[in-house]
Amino acid sequence: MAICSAHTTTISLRSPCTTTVSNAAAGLVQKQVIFLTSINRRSGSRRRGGGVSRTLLQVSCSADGNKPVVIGLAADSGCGKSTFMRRLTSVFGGAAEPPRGGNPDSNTLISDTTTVICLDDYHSLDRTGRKEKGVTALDPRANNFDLMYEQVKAIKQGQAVQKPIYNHVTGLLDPPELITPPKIFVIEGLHPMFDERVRDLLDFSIYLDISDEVKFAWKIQRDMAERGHSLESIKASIEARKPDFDAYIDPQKQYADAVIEVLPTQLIPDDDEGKVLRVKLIMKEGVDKFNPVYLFDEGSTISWVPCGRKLTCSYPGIKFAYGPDIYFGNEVSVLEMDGQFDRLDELIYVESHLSNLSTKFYGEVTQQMLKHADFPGSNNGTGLFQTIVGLKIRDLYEQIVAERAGAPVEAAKV
Ligand SMILES: Nc1ncnc2c1ncn2[C@@H]1O[C@H](COP(=O)(O)OP(=O)(O)OP(=O)(O)O)[C@@H](O)[C@H]1O
Ligand SMILES: O=C(CO)[C@H](O)[C@H](O)COP(=O)(O)O
Repeated sequence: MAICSAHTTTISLRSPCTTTVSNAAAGLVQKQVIFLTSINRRSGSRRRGGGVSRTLLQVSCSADGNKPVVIGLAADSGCGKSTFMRRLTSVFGGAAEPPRGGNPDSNTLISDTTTVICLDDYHSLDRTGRKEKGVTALDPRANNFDLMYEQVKAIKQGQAVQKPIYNHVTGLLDPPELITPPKIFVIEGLHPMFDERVRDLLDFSIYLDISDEVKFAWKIQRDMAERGHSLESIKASIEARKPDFDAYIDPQKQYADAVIEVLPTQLIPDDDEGKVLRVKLIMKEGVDKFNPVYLFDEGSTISWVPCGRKLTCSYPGIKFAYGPDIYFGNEVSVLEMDGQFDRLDELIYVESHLSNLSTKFYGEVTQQMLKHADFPGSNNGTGLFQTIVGLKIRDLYEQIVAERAGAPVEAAKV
C-alpha cells in the first residue's frame, strides 16, 4: 500500500482521488489529492468538494510506503561502475533493465528493488557546449548540482521527479524521464560526493579507485577492442581528463564509507601486463549500520597466503592481508587481496575465514561470484569486494527498514 506524506495539515483521510501535476522548476512530480472528508449520514454516501469538507493537499507517495535508501557510487568513466551495479542488483535478487517504453538511450536501470541513475544526466552542457567552452564533463561548470540536489532530495522524500537524460550516443540533452522512488536509489557517476548537499543525502557511499596503470589497461581492452579507438587516442583522452580528474573526482574518496582500490600486483616483479591485480577494500570505522568485514580476528594485522591443500593457486599465487589503518584522517579497516583464483568454487574456503560478511547463508558470497563468473573481475579481488559491498548495502537497507518499522535490528554478523 502506498503511504503518502502530506504538505498541509493532516485531515481525516478517505479514498483519495489523485491527479498528477508537475513543478517544472525542480522537475518534481506531485500529486494533488482531493480527499473525501464528509460522509452523508443519511445515505452513507460520500460527498466530494463543496464548502468546508473539500481539502486540497499536495502529497507524494513512494511505491511501498518507504522512503528510499540512497547510495552513492563514484568512479571515473570505464572503471567498473556498471559491473558493480549488476552485482549489487543481483544481491537483491533481480536483473536491472532500462525503463520500459522509454528513451532507448536512457542511462537508468530499474529492478524490483533498485533504481540506478547515472549522474551524467545532470550535465548542464552537452558535448558541443563543453567543446565550445573548453571544459570537460568532469568540470563542475558542466554539471547542474542544484538540480541534482533538488531531485535526489525529492526522491529521498518519496517524490517522483522528471530527470533529464544525457544521451551518450548523440552527445545531446534529451527530454526528461520519470523517476519514481524505489526501495534503493543508487546515484552513480563522476560526482555523487562532490556537492556537500548531495553528499549529505547519501546513506552509504562507495568510491572505485582504479590506479592509472590499471585504468589504462582496462581502457585499452574496452576502447581498442570493442570501440575501435587507437592507442594514441586512448592515451590522449586519459591525459586530457587527468587534471580535472585529480581536481574534482579523486578527492571524493575521502568521503566514501567504502573504497575499492585497484592496483597492479606486487606478486610479479615489474609487472606491466596489468592482468593480475592487488585490490583493497577500505572500510570506514564508525559508520552507522555498517560493520566492516574482517579476516580471522577483528582489529588484528594479518597476512595470509591461502594456497595450500584447500585452494588451488597457480603462479603468482594469492595473498590476503587485513588490518587497521588511517585513511584521510579516518580510522579504517583494510582487507586486501593480491592475485587471482584458479577455481572460483574454492572461494568458499576463503569465505569461511571472513567474518561480518552480512550473508544470509553459508557460502552466499561464493554463490554470487559463481553466478556471475563471466563478469569482469570475477576471479580477483574486484569481483569479490564488489560482491561483499553489495551484501553490506543489503544489510544496511534491511536495518534501515527495520528501524523505520520500529524494530531496530543488529547488523547481520554472519
Ligand atoms: N574488475 C574488472 N576487471 C577487469 N576489467 C574490468 C573490471 N571492471 C571493468 N573492467 C573493464 O572496464 C570496462 C568498463 O567497465 P564498466 O562498463 O563496468 O565501467 P563503467 O564505469 O560503467 O564505464 P562507463 O562509465 O564508461 O560506462 C569493461 O568493459 C572491462 O573491460
Ligand atoms: O566521463 C564521462 C562519464 O561517463 C563521459 O565522458 C561524459 O559523460 C561525457 O560523455 P561523452 O563521452 O558522451 O561526451
